[in-house]
Amino acid sequence: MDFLLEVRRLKKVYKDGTEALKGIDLSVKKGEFVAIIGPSGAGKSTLLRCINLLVKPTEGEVYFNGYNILKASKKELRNIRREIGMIFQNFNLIPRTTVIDNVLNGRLGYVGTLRSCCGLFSKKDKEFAFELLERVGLSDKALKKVEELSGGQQQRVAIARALAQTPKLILADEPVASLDPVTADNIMEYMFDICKKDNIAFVVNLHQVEFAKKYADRIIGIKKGIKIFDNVQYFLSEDIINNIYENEEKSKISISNTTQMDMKVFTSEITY
Ligand SMILES: Nc1ncnc2c1ncn2[C@@H]1O[C@H](COP(=O)(O)OP(=O)(O)OP(=O)(O)O)[C@@H](O)[C@H]1O
Repeated sequence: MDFLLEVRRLKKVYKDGTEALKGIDLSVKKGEFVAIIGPSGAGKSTLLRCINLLVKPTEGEVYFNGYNILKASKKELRNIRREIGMIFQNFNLIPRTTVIDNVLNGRLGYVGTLRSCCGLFSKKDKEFAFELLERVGLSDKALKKVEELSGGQQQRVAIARALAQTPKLILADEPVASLDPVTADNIMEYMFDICKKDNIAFVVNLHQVEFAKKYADRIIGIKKGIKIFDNVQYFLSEDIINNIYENEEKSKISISNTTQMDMKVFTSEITY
């Protein structure tokens, strides 16, 4: 089985000594929708940031589309990065700029430095950006400034910007955490629909277990930098959820007593 993304024994120790990731393995297939759940501080954001090198891993390997990202040349890395879109909790758009210009920013990896500095995009790029806005139901907002849009609309602009990169993988870090439940569900639906129709893999950090269960092909549970669950939602029992989210004191007991054993149990049913 060829995976689009393979993460092996990934470790991250921050400068202050915090061990955010303690040897994570994970694989993602083309067009797969994977949710990552875990309590605050578990290492979810660090994991996504290590995958696209916003954060430099301390140890381990990350393979994307067959390339070892950590050993890629500058040119290879540029090509890899444009095939990995990012979606953030706070949208990371340019608020005082128009919606269409924000979407066009997703094309920056494909235009030359001079043209990108001047914001000179081809007619084809502009048409593509409009098509993407149509797809996320925002073609009528193309010339509005982003700051005039609601949170849900801004996240749809961010989705369109990620799609403008024509990515193979989209990493979404808490994409619905700052939205009301109905809008959040709507954004999840957009992402899932795009994943399946365009065969783009999604790795989505989520606080809401119910969204992970509703949309993800596979759920990964992380706790204290260790993967303790990796399976389809059917196997995510209440006990496992409690284990992932249990309080600090209890988790110390369970980590020291059962980590290796539980990992085997929780991941033994994976079928690709
Ligand atoms: N730049 C940093 N320097 C030092 N420690 C950091 C840094 N960024 C994150 N950490 C620590 O690494 C651990 C994992 O943090 P991370 O943000 O990856 O967790 P998370 O699961 O995404 O949490 P949340 O759901 O609250 O966003 C935490 O203990 C956090 O305090």
